[in-house]
Amino acid sequence: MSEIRIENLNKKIKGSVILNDISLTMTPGRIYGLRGKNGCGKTMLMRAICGLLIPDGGHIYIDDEELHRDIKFPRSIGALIENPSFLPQYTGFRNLRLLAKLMGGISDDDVRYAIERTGLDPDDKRVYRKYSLGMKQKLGIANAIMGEPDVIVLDEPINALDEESVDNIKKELLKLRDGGSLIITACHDREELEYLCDEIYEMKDGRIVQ
Ligand SMILES: Nc1ncnc2c1ncn2[C@@H]1O[C@H](COP(=O)(O)OP(=O)(O)OP(=O)(O)O)[C@@H](O)[C@H]1O
Repeated sequence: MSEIRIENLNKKIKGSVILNDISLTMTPGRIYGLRGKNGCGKTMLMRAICGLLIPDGGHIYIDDEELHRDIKFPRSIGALIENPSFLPQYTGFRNLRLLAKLMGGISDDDVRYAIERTGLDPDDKRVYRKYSLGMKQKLGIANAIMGEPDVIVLDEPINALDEESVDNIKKELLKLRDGGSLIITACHDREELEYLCDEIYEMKDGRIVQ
């Protein structure tokens, strides 16, 4: 289980302030929601937590290890940010198994279970390029949750899903939270966030305002 501590995080890109003095602490077994208008910095904050954005100033600690000083990436993290790049000619299962092998420590059964949890069929013979938008999103979620990582980051994970699928994903995320995962998600739908999240941060112009 991991705690995330962010201290005075700042990032500018080409002179524009993208993240502005962000400080917060996130603890295991909780779901955190990020809300705010398009372009307020939700994705950038999530990328920073994943180790994919190098800050200009400030610190991100995962437990007692600092990103970019002690570790490059959090040790146990799964993420769905923007469009995941899966191989179009492989099935969903084959795509995830390949990634699981690269990550290490995730068995074929873990991969199957993660796919099933999203409502997809791990034995589906269709290749990824024939997946619908919702199926692609579910596979992205399966990729993020396989092996039940300590930290799960999901950027707008449900925008392409039907109501039944949304309910199912929410149920699975609550189970993962109860198992000790720290989950961070961004979503435009206030009601969805309020139902799911233990804490919601409102962002504006790269700042946490509430
Ligand atoms: N590659 C980039 N180069 C320069 N600026 C960028 C880049 N990617 C994003 N930005 C800028 O960073 C700011 C924050 O973007 P971010 O993607 O984090 O917003 P967001 O809150 O996730 O928005 P949305 O709700 O539309 O997903 C925006 O002003 C955006 O224009």
